[in-house]
Amino acid sequence: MPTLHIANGRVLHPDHSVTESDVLVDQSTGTIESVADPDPDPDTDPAETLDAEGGLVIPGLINAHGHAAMALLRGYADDKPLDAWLQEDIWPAEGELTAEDIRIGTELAAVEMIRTGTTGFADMYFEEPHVAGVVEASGLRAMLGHGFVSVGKDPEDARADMEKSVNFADQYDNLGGGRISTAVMPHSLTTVNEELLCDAVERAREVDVPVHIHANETTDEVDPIVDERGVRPLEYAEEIGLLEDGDFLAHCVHVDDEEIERLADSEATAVHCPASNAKLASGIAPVQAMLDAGITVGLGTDGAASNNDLDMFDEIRDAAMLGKLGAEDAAAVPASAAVRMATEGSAAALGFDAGRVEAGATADLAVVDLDAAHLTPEHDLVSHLAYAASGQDVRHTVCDGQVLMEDQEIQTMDAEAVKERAEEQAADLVERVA
Ligand SMILES: CSC[C@H]1O[C@@H](n2cnc3c(O)ncnc32)[C@H](O)[C@@H]1O
Ligand SMILES: [Zn+2]
Repeated sequence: MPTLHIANGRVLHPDHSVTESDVLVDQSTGTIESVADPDPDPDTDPAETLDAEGGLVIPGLINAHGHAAMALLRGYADDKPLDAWLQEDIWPAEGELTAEDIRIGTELAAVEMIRTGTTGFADMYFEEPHVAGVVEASGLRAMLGHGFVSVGKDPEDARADMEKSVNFADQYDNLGGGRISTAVMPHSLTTVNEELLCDAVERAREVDVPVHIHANETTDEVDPIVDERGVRPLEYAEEIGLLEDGDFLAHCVHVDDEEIERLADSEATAVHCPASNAKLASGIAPVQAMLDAGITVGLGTDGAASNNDLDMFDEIRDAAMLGKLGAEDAAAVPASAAVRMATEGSAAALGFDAGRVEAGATADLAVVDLDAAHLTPEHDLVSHLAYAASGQDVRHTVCDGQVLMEDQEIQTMDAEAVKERAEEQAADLVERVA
């Protein structure tokens, strides 16, 4: 049975204590076998050893909301609010997207994620079988879904798109050696009509997958629901069968106290996307209030066109910073809470048995190199993870026991070729849109 030995480093434990420990990974099951004192006399084959000397072994970071292929649209349209950005720039460009664009954009995202210590992600987009192919080849873990809207569409086409989302979720769940899971993914509570939303939720229950949706991202999404229905969006969400166990809501920026209580009383989770919310000036989510209410909160980048990177270390920092600003309290969203969102919180939102370095957990790990001026001195390593480290400090990335990056060299993909191809494909896309 192959064993991977992550040796000579320190380990961030689930209680956020740090000790000098070795991590043994059972590669046949993809799980952590043990986290133990370093063996002074290891008889391990060095070929199966990852050197973590001077490094900190942390749970692989989990990006719980995004649109991976939008990496191809990074920098394509900036400095606009959500509605104008989508309608004037993004949706016209997406109208020209081919399956090949999406495959290459997702490959580009995968390279960036592996390079920056992300081992798992959620994806709501189009051509998801191609996204699944990239997940399989890259070695990452993912929760995938075909996103659909009904606005501006012929009702029959919109229904067919919803059925496509259900069929993809049904057929691809638990593929990729268990690294792929799926959800039905209606775009939002305002871009999918009530009849289709109800049917999508019912069909998701039938095929036994959760539902992922954008919710309460901007006031433009909240006000029409309040005006037309006389209820807040999350009450509407519950009425149509949402907020069940496994369902996860992206954003939750404009949630009032009653909605926070409703979410806390449900089994659903929230995914905070602080950078995207700031860039699109959508608002600041009341994250500390959601955590205080007992809501499980994960962390996501959203697409690279509204972020503009997929580095989860940035997201952790933004969550802590914006959490303080939003609450007008420097003690809000402390470093530890922000790190937990990107690990345990996101893992719980996506149903991954990951997000912690502990025997029995899935071996989804990253090793952060601490030997850097910006990570010196070492008063508090959790503080460093939240406020000072970046994805560029990641030395090794491991998912499901497989080494995806060793000494900053991606093992499962040709990073240079992916970048070159993405540059060409993006230029081609822009020509097609013009
Ligand atoms: C129907 S697939 C997903 C759909 O969502 C769009 N999108 C990207 N970022 C956001 C965001 O922050 N809020 C809402 N929708 C977003 C993406 O471009 C696709 O069209
Ligand atoms: Zn999104």
